[in-house]
Amino acid sequence: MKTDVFQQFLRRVASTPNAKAALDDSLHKSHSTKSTSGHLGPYSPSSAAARSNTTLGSTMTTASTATATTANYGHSKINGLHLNIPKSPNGSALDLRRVGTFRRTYSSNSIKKKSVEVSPSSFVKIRLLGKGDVGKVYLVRQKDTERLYAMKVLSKKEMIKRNKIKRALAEQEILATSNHPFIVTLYHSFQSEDYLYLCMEYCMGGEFFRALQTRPGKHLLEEDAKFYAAEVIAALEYLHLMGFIYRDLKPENILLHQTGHIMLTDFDLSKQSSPAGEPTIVKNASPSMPPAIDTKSCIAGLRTNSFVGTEEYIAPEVIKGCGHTSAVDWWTLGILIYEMLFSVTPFKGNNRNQTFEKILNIEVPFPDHPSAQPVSALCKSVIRKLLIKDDTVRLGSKAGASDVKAHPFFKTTNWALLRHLPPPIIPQQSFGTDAINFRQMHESVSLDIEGEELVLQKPGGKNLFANFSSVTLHHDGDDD
Ligand SMILES: Nc1ncnc2c1ncn2[C@@H]1O[C@H](COP(=O)(O)OP(=O)(O)OP(=O)(O)O)[C@@H](O)[C@H]1O
Repeated sequence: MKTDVFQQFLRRVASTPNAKAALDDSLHKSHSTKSTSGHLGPYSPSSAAARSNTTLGSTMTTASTATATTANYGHSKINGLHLNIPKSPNGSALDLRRVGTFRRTYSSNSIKKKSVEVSPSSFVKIRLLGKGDVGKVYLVRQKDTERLYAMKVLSKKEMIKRNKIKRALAEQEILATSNHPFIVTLYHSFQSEDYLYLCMEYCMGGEFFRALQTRPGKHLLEEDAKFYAAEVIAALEYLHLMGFIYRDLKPENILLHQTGHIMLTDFDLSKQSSPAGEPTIVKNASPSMPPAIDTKSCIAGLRTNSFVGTEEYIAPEVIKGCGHTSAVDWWTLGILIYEMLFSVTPFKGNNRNQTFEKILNIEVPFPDHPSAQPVSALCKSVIRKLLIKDDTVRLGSKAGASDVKAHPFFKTTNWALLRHLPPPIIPQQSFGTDAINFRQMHESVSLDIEGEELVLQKPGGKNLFANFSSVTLHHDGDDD
């Protein structure tokens, strides 16, 4: 968390008498994660169920606020769907505070940004790890270092066709700016004539979603779900502090590092508040608790209106199209905890329309059949509070992550030492090529990475990808 934003924050709170205790937890976390275990660096050889995974995007038009608030509880057409929605008390408050674009400077000690030191021909493809709609992710080996990486290769043609350039730029920006143990590390980004490349840390444990499928009953025990929820909260807290809303939390976007700790990936739906707001301090209700960081204030200026997310994880305010904030991430956390415990999401319907109606109208149903795993009242309470439909009263809506962390469900969570606790699922060690928890990908791997040549800025002409930074990032703890 040694970013310019965070450093400004440190300077400011240093002069605030009560604030130091609030920072200790975060600093401890930040330092401890870098010291003994080191950065979760690139995997080096030395050291299959599927569900519909459609991410909704800009192909659907956003609803007009007027349509969404015509009745207290009535039939409305939103995003092309006919839905019964309750009237939002402040549905008319379409707040699109937008500020000029801003590119972050890299004043941090922990990430050193250099001009790119590799090209497509520096890597050899080993196998296909995953596919998205504009790109593919390959396990690759860097020729000179023998290190393994996950290389996301995005087709410029597809991005132009599907209007996804901005998303790829945002993803690069977020990955290049982030330095957190639970967020996938970016090592290089570059482009060729036809492709953009993101060379990331290889998460050998594969998709968390796949790992869940291998558990008895395809679900986790409450304590184990709490562990993963805590790691996700730590990652979201960091992203919010940096001014990003993640917007696409789901088990498919959580990868497992070889140690079993989680790593969030896939930031193409994330939204940046530019510039990130100033973090502030919130006093805890209980005098025995230290003051905490208000991460909500870092993105308080960001309310966005795009219709994005994944069907079963989408928040009510996104469906209603009346603008959404970082509170969407706390909604998706509620769905994730539920899915980890019960192996289904709470509002799943027979089709998209029915799912959306349930998201908008029904209270979270807890399974009561004899085979359902029993969960504690505190666990139900945190899920219910995260799944409050009104995003202005939802858990996390006041002071962000600090609210969620303070819920009694997490009373036993040692936030400072999360990274040092043994994860419930430890991926079997492999030598990379026989990786587990990945979908079966049937594709012969061509060596076209080697055939592509690096493209830097082309003089003249309109380069739609000119803002895609070609960089090599050096992280503290890397041994080269
Ligand atoms: N760092 C990584 N280590 C290991 N596997 C990865 C890594 N990044 C991505 N993958 C694999 O590739 C898949 C697709 O990655 P990702 O979701 O980032 O691609 P995408 O093109 O953005 O997909 P989408 O269309 O869902 O946004 C992941 O589900 C995962 O299986």
